[in-house]
Amino acid sequence: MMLFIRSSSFKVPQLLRGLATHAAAADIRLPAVLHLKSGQSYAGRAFGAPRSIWGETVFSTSITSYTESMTDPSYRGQILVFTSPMIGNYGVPLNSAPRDSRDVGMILESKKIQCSAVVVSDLAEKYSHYSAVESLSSWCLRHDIPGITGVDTRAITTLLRDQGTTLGRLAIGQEVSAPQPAENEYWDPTTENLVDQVSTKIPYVLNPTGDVKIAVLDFGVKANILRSLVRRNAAITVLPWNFDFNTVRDDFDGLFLTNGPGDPTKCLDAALNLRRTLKEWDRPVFGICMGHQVIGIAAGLDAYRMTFGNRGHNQPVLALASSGSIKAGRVYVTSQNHQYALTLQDPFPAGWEPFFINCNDSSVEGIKSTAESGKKVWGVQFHPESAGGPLDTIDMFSDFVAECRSDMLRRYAEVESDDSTIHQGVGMDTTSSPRPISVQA
Ligand SMILES: NC(=O)CC[C@H](N)C(=O)O
Repeated sequence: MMLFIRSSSFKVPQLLRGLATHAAAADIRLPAVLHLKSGQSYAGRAFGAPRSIWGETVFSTSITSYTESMTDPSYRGQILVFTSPMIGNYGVPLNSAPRDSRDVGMILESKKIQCSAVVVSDLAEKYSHYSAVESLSSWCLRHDIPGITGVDTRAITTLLRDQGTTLGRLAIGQEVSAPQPAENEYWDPTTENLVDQVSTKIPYVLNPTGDVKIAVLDFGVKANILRSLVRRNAAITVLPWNFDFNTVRDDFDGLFLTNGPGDPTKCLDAALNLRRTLKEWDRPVFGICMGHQVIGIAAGLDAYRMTFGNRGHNQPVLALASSGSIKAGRVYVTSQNHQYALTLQDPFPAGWEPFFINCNDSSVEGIKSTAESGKKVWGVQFHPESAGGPLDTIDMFSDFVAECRSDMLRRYAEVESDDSTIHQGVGMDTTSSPRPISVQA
């Protein structure tokens, strides 16, 4: 149940007694202006950190999960405009959980706010939720992230939709009286390798006792992707985005490529390594969002920059092929956050086929290896694990882990039958499993 508690005269119903209802810190005081490189300026009031920032201005149509969106590393460098009129009404939970061998030790998508700033029409100054410990404004202040409220987010969204994602400057306090920055002053985050800024620097392992070993190439992983793999009892080794998986690939039963920020062509090294993997290695591979784009580039497809991208929790995608839990001809509602997409070309590279297509804009939403290719590779532009958003396609994780498991069991059955032929008659024990040893961090 969503609670909208706006006025101080609101009486907390009997039923809700005991739930946290707090007034946010009265830090909505400084003037703020959002400048866009296309020439427009929107005046409002500041909240969060009292500092000015640059970024790429994008909009999300999600009506919930502002905390998960803001901690998604794929939003790195972006000024995030929420189209939902009121943001902050359920506050912010404590973003920490016991870190153990099965969990990354947080409840949101990463440890910190990843976007550069947030733009809202109406910041909820009061919040109410059983798990809330602070307001959106105080969370932003603690993470040194500024926000602006009291601006017409419908007008900004219409503009971004018509002219495309544009660069921005959020000016706070005294800087609001400064003129619009010159065009060449705007900082473009996509000129940087943002993936390198958010990817893990050192490998680490989760759920080491899991029965199937999956390597995760980390382009800026959302924590719920790791949870979705661990919940299916995969032992996962998270590797830096530019780690050459070919050097360790025989230790793993499958490879997963994660989401991540910025331009996928900044990850060409990873795509080249993956091209070799796909040529020489037959085990299952699955990629989400940036991971899907890297798989596509490795397969020989081009990636392009969309006008305004897709960010929201209600993007419909049509399945063009059946695979595992996915049935051709069905429409699935998905959560998305991307600016780039793979080119829909005809014909597709040999051994590949389109898997999903977006019902709104016909962009490529998924690719897969063909049945004839003998490979088991899938990439999806959307987030099956969506946090938040619909879970229509969550079973794709079960499909992938099940494929890794059955592929592994088939290999061991083959090895054991080879062993029993070789050792027949010499009295050796052929029942022990030749399970490979995984790379440990
Ligand atoms: N969520 C993602 O992985 C986004 C991928 C890529 N950065 C894009 O914007 O298209």
